[in-house]
Amino acid sequence: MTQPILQIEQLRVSFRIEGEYYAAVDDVTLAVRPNEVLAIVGESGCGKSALAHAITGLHDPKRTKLEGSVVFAGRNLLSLSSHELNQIRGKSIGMIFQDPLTALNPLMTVGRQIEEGLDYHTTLSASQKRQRTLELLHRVGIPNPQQTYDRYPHELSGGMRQRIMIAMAIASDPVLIVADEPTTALDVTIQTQIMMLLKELQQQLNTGIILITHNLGIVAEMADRVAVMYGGEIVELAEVEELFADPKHPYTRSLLQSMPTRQAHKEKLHVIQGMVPSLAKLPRTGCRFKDRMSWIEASEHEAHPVLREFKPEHWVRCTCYRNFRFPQGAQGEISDGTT
Ligand SMILES: Nc1ncnc2c1ncn2[C@@H]1O[C@H](COP(=O)(O)OP(=O)(O)OP(=O)(O)O)[C@@H](O)[C@H]1O
Repeated sequence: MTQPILQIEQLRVSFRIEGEYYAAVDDVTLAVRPNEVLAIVGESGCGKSALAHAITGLHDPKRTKLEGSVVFAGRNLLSLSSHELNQIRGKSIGMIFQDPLTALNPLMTVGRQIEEGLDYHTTLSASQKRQRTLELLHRVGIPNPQQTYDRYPHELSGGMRQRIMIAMAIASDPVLIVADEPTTALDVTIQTQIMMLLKELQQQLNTGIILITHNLGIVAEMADRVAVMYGGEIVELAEVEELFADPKHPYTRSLLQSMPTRQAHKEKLHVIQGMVPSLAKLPRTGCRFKDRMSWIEASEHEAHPVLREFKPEHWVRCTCYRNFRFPQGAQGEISDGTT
């Protein structure tokens, strides 16, 4: 098997809350392969961004404890100084965030912002940097690169701003891009355009992408493999077609049931109710999802669930998937999928 470009081993990310540390990412082991789009999905609060921030070194060290390892190009990113991280971030690892308006500097033209990354990571001359910036603007589909170069972020639409973020992310030909909810802030047609652009660039540049999203439609279009997170753990990991065709973990099945395209004729859907508990209230022993499926017997869960490869390339946590059924007529079991 080819060497992964990023290897996460037993990663734990804990936040200090009122003097105690609580893990938001708990013992995650995951590899990103060259040129793949690995989607990380799950509801709000299940630890996706905490995982992304551990890879990109964006946690506040005063309030966050990082354990385990995140190995990229032979180095554990968790043990690098901020100076060493800066040399990797924005160069070999590109980043795209949900809200480009907060990620971009409002006081600097977008052209200059793209060039800033080139100042830091290349030895190009001023005119070469300008030329490269114009090429990047063109490459990400900005209609008028020369004029847009001198615009400020607030003068551009949300979709254009996200294209600028993508230009910044690919400026130094990264090996890996971490995209954290890159289209959530955009309207639906623009979302599709941005995702198509990202996929196109990924194929042209042979870049791996970690795509963090709660949008399963985007996952179906973009991803090669999918890791489903719940309560800080990976509960299922599989190739995208396999996951959609044969989801196993009850949480994955519930997430897939909530996809609008699966709502044929608005039939009633079985979707498990409730939400991810807060970090302090998250069960730390046994199946973390058990409290949201009270109709499943305790004996059907594993005492200490682990992620197992039950068939090649398809991993699932806890034995509760084996006899899993949605409840019949029990309180709160059915949603019409509109929420
Ligand atoms: N800096 C922090 N301090 C304390 N708790 C935090 C911090 N950041 C995140 N959390 C908590 O960690 C858990 C995981 O949060 P995270 O943002 O990683 O979830 P997520 O899956 O990315 O959700 P979303 O899609 O809403 O961003 C949540 O319970 C969240 O409240």
